[in-house]
Amino acid sequence: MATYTTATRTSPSTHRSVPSFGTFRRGGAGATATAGTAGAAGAAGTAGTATLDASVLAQGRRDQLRELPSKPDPVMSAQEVDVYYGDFRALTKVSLDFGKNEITALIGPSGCGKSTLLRSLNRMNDTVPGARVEGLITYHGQDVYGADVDPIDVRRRVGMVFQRPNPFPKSIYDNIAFGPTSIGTKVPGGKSGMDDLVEECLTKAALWDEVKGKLKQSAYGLSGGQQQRLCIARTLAVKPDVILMDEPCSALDPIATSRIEDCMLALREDYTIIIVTHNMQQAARVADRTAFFTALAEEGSGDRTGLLVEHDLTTNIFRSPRDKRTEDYISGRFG
Ligand SMILES: Nc1ncnc2c1ncn2[C@@H]1O[C@H](COP(=O)(O)OP(=O)(O)OP(=O)(O)O)[C@@H](O)[C@H]1O
Repeated sequence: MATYTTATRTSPSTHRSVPSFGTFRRGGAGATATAGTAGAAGAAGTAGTATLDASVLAQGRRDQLRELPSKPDPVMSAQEVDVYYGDFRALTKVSLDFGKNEITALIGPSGCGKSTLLRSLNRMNDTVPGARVEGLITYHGQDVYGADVDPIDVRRRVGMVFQRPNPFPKSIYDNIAFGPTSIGTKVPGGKSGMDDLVEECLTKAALWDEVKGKLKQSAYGLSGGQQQRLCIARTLAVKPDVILMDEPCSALDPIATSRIEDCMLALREDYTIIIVTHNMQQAARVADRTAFFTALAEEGSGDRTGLLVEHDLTTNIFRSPRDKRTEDYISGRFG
């Protein structure tokens, strides 16, 4: 049987002292819009990018008028983060801010460490033998790997939706109720309070209308797309303010994918979302900012270590990337 060890973290010298995890409050639903860099509609194509695959943005953004600050107002940050699996360094020197009420897409070729970074953000990698995070990852300024921080608390505040829908073998209702119950959260108002919470979460996940008449039926009776929206609703039930999504649509057809994307855009009003996707059209459609990663072979070992190449507004990444490697990837020349 495998032995599971807890991932450890070494802080850089800039490590600062932060208040207890328990003191943090959820961010409000306030808009991030400020004067600054224009959103998708404002970004014109620039010279030198004519080789980019125009179809990437051809389907259009779903939020043409959204304006964003030129720099993200970070809810989570990675600072000089390296992630190891044993001796293997999977990711190196990642510094990245994840803006409040924004969707950030992590894109790049297979094996460049996108999922590794995602799992490090809410300490899911703690359960992987030999996994180790160096550098600093913060949530509202607090070190996620701080000695006094409970990983369960981190995962409650930074929820995760996986590639394949994974509802519990329970009723639709109990899938939602399970989270708060299992972590001992007392939902105010008893049974009717829980009923309200179930409705609220299913509504936010755009599933309520489809399931309100069959809440006691098994979640397994739902379609794949509905199951994935149920998993999103389940994540919301423990009141996170960041939602990590690891290729949440890769097992879904285009219509179910579209429903999830609509759901993400609606959730963005209240949550910060970080999505790993192989689908560049998806990043172009929904992400406010996009981070492009690649992997380089290390001299000697030949191990391929992931690194962040470029992070910018999504329209800039797709229409006028600063780095040739981004341009090559976006235009399909490698990866
Ligand atoms: N549990 C693990 N143990 C050891 N190595 C791992 C583990 N998980 C991932 N890796 C390695 O870390 C590197 C980054 O993997 P990761 O899955 O994060 O990349 P990715 O960019 O998400 O890839 P993909 O797009 O194919 O999902 C790869 O070399 C992978 O083999």
